[in-house]
Amino acid sequence: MDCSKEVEGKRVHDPFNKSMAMVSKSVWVPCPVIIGAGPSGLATAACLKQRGIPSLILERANCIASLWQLKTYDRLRLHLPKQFCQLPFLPFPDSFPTYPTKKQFMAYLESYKEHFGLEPVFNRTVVSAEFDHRCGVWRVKTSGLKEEETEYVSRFLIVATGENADEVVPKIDGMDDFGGPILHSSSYKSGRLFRGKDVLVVGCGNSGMEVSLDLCNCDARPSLAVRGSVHVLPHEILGRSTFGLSMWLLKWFPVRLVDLFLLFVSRFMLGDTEKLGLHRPKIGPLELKGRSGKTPVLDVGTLAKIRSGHIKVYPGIKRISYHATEFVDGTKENFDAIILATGYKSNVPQWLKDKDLFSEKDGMPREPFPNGWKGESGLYAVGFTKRGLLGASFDAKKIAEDIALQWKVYQ
Ligand SMILES: Cc1cc2nc3c(=O)[nH]c(=O)nc-3n(C[C@H](O)[C@H](O)[C@H](O)COP(=O)(O)OP(=O)(O)OC[C@H]3O[C@@H](n4cnc5c(N)ncnc54)[C@H](O)[C@@H]3O)c2cc1C
Ligand SMILES: NC(=O)C1=CN([C@@H]2O[C@H](COP(=O)(O)OP(=O)(O)OC[C@H]3O[C@@H](n4cnc5c(N)ncnc54)[C@H](OP(=O)(O)O)[C@@H]3O)[C@@H](O)[C@H]2O)C=CC1
Ligand SMILES: O=C(O)C(=O)Cc1c[nH]c2ccccc12
Repeated sequence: MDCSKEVEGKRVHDPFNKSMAMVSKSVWVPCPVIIGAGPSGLATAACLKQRGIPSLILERANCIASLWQLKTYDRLRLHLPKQFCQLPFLPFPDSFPTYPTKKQFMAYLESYKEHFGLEPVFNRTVVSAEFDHRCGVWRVKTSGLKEEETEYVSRFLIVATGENADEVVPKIDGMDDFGGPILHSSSYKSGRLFRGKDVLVVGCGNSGMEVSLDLCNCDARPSLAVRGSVHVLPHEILGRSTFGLSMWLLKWFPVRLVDLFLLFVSRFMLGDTEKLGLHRPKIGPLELKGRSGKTPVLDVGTLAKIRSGHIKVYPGIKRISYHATEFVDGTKENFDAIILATGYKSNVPQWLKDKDLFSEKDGMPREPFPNGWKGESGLYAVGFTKRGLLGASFDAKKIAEDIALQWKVYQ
């Protein structure tokens, strides 16, 4: 429901202002404003709706779940079994496989939106959000397609812009001189474009590992540049998802013991990854995920390709030139293209004026999970738990519960 239509005020800019031709609107929204129509924003709107509370979703893209629709590669599937990725109140269809494809996940999100009657307002990029202490409301400024500005005014503000809002694009010495294309993994769709080419993939998170595998399957010649350490785990153990098994074990055993088990099984199933140039962090995979948010790689076939020599592994990059890339160990190689699978970051510090709930440094809540969802003065955060879709569902339910307690008083 677009509850902003109920009360709408228009004001024309000062005619002497440089934005003379621009008409800006100020809209009073008598319900929570949610920024972002990804899984987190949709889940929160649905949880509110279940409690009879409408909301207004503002989305910068022209579709829901823009990360999934516009910024992911074709071969993407959920890494975790579907029961860990479904949003509140609507399970995945039984007909879906354990690991739904990107297309299936998008179909699920579209049906989720329809089921709860959610109508995000698209092409609204939030450029600033500030609490007006005098009036006790949030003032959310957006820019639209034609540069027109709209201010939405609400008592509650829910940030659902995601941990992956902006690409991390590192500055590598000499990269402007490179003779071929350099693209981020968010622009990579398929290896078909790179058939017969030597491609350097920078970064060995889940994206870098899967892009390398996809390149290999499309008859390109990929190499991986790995500057740090990484935990690679088998995707499944004895026919059960490694993630699901880990969650089950964590109910009974401490995280360090579960990590020891995972490392033992990984060694048995995948061999010594050190020998392949993939060094393991000193801290175990689940403890590291909990402490820093760094997701272990769930191997879907990349290690076998590295072992067979179809994917080469290099250390970090020292510098790039027109013809060659030099690595920190002094090796030099020629590549036709470079793919930066260097991850993502939150964009919250760019537009949220409040500095209490979110850290300015990384745009993530200052309080770790499970306490990062609530700020002061009606401000909330959903989907910043470093726990994927499962974490987003947790936040969404908490937020709806909290707003419902205030809603009756507020009405
Ligand atoms: C390749 C890839 C695969 C993944 N696979 C899994 C998986 O299998 N399982 C899992 O649990 N997690 C996975 N994740 C993690 C991912 O974070 C979640 O799946 C999910 O997308 C998080 O949802 P979200 O709504 O919090 O963020 P997003 O999906 O990023 O949605 C945020 C929305 O906010 C919008 N937005 C951002 N800034 C603004 C602004 N200023 N104004 C207005 N709108 C804005 C964006 O356009 C976007 O539509 C994956 C991530 C990636 C990159
Ligand atoms: N099917 C699925 O479920 C998939 C899920 N995902 C998820 O999406 C999220 C994002 O993943 P991903 O895109 O892989 O990003 P990640 O942040 O997980 O990985 C980024 C990688 O890039 C490296 N890197 C960063 N900066 C530089 C630099 N300046 N020079 C060299 N290397 C650099 C990092 O190394 P270092 O560690 O040293 O910083 C790391 O290896 C994760 O949560 C991931 O699990 C992604 C793909 C598939
Ligand atoms: O894919 C992601 O980014 C996720 O956050 C999913 C995820 C959450 N916790 C994990 C632990 C091990 C592997 C994947 C995940």
